[in-house]
Amino acid sequence: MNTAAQAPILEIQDAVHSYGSVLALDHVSLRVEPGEFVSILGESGSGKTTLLRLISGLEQAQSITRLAIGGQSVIGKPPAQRNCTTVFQSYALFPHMSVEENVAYGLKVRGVARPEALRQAREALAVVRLEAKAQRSIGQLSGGEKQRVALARAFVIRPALLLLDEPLAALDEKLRIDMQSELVEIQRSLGMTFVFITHSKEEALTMSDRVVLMRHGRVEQIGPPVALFDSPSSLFAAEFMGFENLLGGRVLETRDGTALIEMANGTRIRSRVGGDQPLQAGVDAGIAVRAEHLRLISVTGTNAPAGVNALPCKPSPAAYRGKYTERWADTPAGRLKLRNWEGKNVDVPSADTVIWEVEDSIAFPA
Ligand SMILES: Nc1ncnc2c1ncn2[C@@H]1O[C@H](COP(=O)(O)OP(=O)(O)OP(=O)(O)O)[C@@H](O)[C@H]1O
Repeated sequence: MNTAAQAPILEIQDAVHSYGSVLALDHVSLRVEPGEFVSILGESGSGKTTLLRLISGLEQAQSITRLAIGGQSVIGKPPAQRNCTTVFQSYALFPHMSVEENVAYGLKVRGVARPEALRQAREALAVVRLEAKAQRSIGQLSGGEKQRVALARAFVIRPALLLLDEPLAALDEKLRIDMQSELVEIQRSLGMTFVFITHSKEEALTMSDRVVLMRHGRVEQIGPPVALFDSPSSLFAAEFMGFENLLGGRVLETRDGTALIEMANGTRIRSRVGGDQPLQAGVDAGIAVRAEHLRLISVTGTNAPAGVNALPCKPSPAAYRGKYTERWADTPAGRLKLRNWEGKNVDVPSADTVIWEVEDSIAFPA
């Protein structure tokens, strides 16, 4: 994977691009190291495709300080002169050619003699476990097989960088999950650098070395999956990464990386401070807490444990969800969602309080 001594495979500095009045990329910078699997994650319209089109040369940035692939500046160069290939969701295969002819095509147009091109094509088909279907026509393949052919056709020419534009989006759920691990295995076995676009946080979290979360044409957060999942840098990132409970209030005081926040009705919650921006007393703040970090206890008449957040509550009955149970708890701070992974029979008789660790709630400027 990353070695500090090697030059980055991809460097983007300060890319700006708009379509008419729509600002699709707003000062985006990104570095991708050799052998990395980087996912560009974001909701529809956040600028993912525009960023990919800029890298591949299908779009020219309105302004950009640097765009380099394999250390070579590619600003102004046409797609064919950039050392990268794109795999599209639609496969873009030639229907009249056999599987191996499809894979060999890119080699042949680069001047590789037919026998050698076919040999390399079969090698690539072996990597995606399709050598037995090399002679088939494209129409005789399933969706997952077509996607594997598209992948083989893209990596057989050994580009420095492989761009993947939502390649799994058209597949059904079971196949998509199988293909997720297969794609990572292929990427590891080839030692290639992948930039993968997705709007699915599960895909980004399970497949990538690093995730680039985009919002309104900007990079909201870049980091390894665990950093995005456990330490989102903003309220938006927390919500996008699935923090179910979002609360709001005003900061009363801050201490040792934590903030004491008062809700409108006087309820107080202590929370660790997330992101890079400091929280100061008097400002509005949002708090994010995951449903699985909340626990129900019964403290009737006694005090809640010290050092945790504790709110009196009225819990709803647990709803069975297969691998876990979920329920709501009405608290003075609002309705909170709780999730329990310990089996459907775990219940707290006469539960009247919801508690969670200070560390498990993250506060951001609102
Ligand atoms: N050719 C175009 N003409 C005008 N506006 C465009 C064009 N392409 C994209 N946009 C706009 O630019 C913004 C970014 O679009 P982009 O396709 O890059 O987002 P995306 O994150 O890839 O979305 P999706 O997941 O829906 O593909 C959006 O507001 C979109 O409507």
